[in-house]
Amino acid sequence: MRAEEPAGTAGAEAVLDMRGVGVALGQGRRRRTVLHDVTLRIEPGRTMGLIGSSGSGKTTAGRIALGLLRPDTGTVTVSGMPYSRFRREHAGKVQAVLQSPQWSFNPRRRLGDSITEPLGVVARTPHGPGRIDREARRELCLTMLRQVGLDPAHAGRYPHELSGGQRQRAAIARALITGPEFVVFDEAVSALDVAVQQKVLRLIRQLQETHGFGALFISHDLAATRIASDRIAVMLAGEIVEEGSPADVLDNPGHPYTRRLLETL
Ligand SMILES: Nc1ncnc2c1ncn2[C@@H]1O[C@H](COP(=O)(O)OP(=O)(O)OP(=O)(O)O)[C@@H](O)[C@H]1O
Repeated sequence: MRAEEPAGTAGAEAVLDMRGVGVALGQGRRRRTVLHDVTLRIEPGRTMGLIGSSGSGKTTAGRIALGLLRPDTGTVTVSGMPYSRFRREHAGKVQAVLQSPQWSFNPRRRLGDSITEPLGVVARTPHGPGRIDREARRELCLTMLRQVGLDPAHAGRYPHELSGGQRQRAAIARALITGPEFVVFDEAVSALDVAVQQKVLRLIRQLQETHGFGALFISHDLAATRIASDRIAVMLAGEIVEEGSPADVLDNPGHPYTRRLLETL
């Protein structure tokens, strides 16, 4: 693994620090190790791309990074805190954008209600803003719609009335409305055609500059990962076999698996 720090961020507190993480999944005789000794460190405002063939463990790593799955071994901290404490004190500060927002949006709710839904959770945490009244929620929703390039009128629409790209923008608005420190994008642009993908990727980069969140960008799409990422980690059978800058990993791969992956993906 290439371990050099990205320029200018050495020593910054990581938004996500996974160290030596291992996990086995499945029951009884079908139980098997899915992740082995995975170490990932993501700085504020930076994106770590995670690539690997199907079944290599990327989504499982993402679920651990989101605190949805507890590892059997190793440690995970978010902004220096273990997950249990972070979630209690800072709900909404870790968010996810997944592949198919038509499944994650309630088809019978207007987008404005879905986008502002995470604010309810944040309001109830110790460091949260308290109850956010209807007018303030509406204002925040409009701000987010504007930031992701949607029209205020979209707040009143239903998910099926939007294109795939617009729905993905709405999913990003919902993820960012709580001001997350860390966002997992799991195949977030994979369902979009290439031209829309490029626009959404540029949008994510712009928003990262404004909001400063760190990100884990899980994808099997190398072109998208190159645009999205400051660093790229390569996963093979639950292990990170290589990590480096996009140019290092994609143009000058050090591991034979990465070279094979570049030929096949
Ligand atoms: N709940 C589970 N129980 C048993 N095995 C599981 C479970 N979840 C995932 N796995 C197995 O763990 C391995 C890694 O799965 P994971 O979804 O993390 O891979 P991936 O790299 O994200 O794949 P893809 O690119 O196809 O989404 C796979 O072999 C999968 O079958």
